[in-house]
Amino acid sequence: MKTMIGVIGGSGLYDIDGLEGAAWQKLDTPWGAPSDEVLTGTLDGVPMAFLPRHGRGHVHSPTSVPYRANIDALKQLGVTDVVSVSACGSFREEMAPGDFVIVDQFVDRTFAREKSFFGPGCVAHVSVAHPICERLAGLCYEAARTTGVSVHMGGTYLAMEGPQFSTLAESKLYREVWGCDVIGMTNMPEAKLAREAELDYASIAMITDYDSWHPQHGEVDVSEIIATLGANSANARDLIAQLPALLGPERAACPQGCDRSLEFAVMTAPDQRDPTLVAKLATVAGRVL
Ligand SMILES: CSC[C@H]1O[C@H](OP(=O)(O)O)[C@H](O)[C@@H]1O
Ligand SMILES: Nc1ncnc2[nH]cnc12
Repeated sequence: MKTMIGVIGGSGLYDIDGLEGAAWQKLDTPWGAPSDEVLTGTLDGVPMAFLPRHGRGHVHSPTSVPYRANIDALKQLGVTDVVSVSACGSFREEMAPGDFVIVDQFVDRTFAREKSFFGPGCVAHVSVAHPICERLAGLCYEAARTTGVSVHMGGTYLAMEGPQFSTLAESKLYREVWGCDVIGMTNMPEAKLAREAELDYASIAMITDYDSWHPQHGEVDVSEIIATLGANSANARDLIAQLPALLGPERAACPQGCDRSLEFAVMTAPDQRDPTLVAKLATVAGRVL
């Protein structure tokens, strides 16, 4: 299978440079419009698509990001591997602002978002026990190491609804009781939807702050976050530039099965399926419907 890398850029990362034949493409999906146009082109001979999660100019809140449309749009373009880049708070002293963490697990505390492509008339259940593609995460780690940024392999990302930051009690709960490592507002349901769409998905958390638990840092505020976002985004651009050479132009099947997650997932009998929903699912699940 031909590789196509999809990058979803978070806060502070609204475009990337260096793409050959770069063009912003307007796409539509059965789930509405994506966050913005998608920047497509080629880097080191590998096709790439970049989508700013909040839109250029940071228009979407974490709750209003059209997660389903974003994943559908990337799949429409032929993306095989999705790399998410996100600004995150840290629950660990050693995961300091400016560091990158290659996420490997999630706790999903979001509650005001559409979380599945499926529903009444076409029900499906995929596994998200291991929500991150290990192969892709390993390559992101290698890419980060090449850039010289301080990078940590593995970490549990707490996805909160926002848009307000956590209370001190929540911050301590997530850190001390639940054992989470980083906190953000956007990787869920994005990771779940990528799995439903049979896309490899990895997430790079760029640490911007210590949330509110740290006795020496007090409460988090956006000015502190913006102060670290500039350097983080420059490192993220360097990391992204390494990915095509590391992934290569051809992909073997995912050893973990991320690209076949729907194989046994659809429960609704073919004669009971809602044709309207089945039509909407053509891009993400057409392979099995
Ligand atoms: C600017 S701080 C809060 C904001 O930043 C993160 O967004 P993203 O994950 O897209 O980088 C966080 O989740 C909040 O949406
Ligand atoms: N402390 C924090 N909580 C939630 N999202 C964030 N994004 C950046 N820092 C954050």
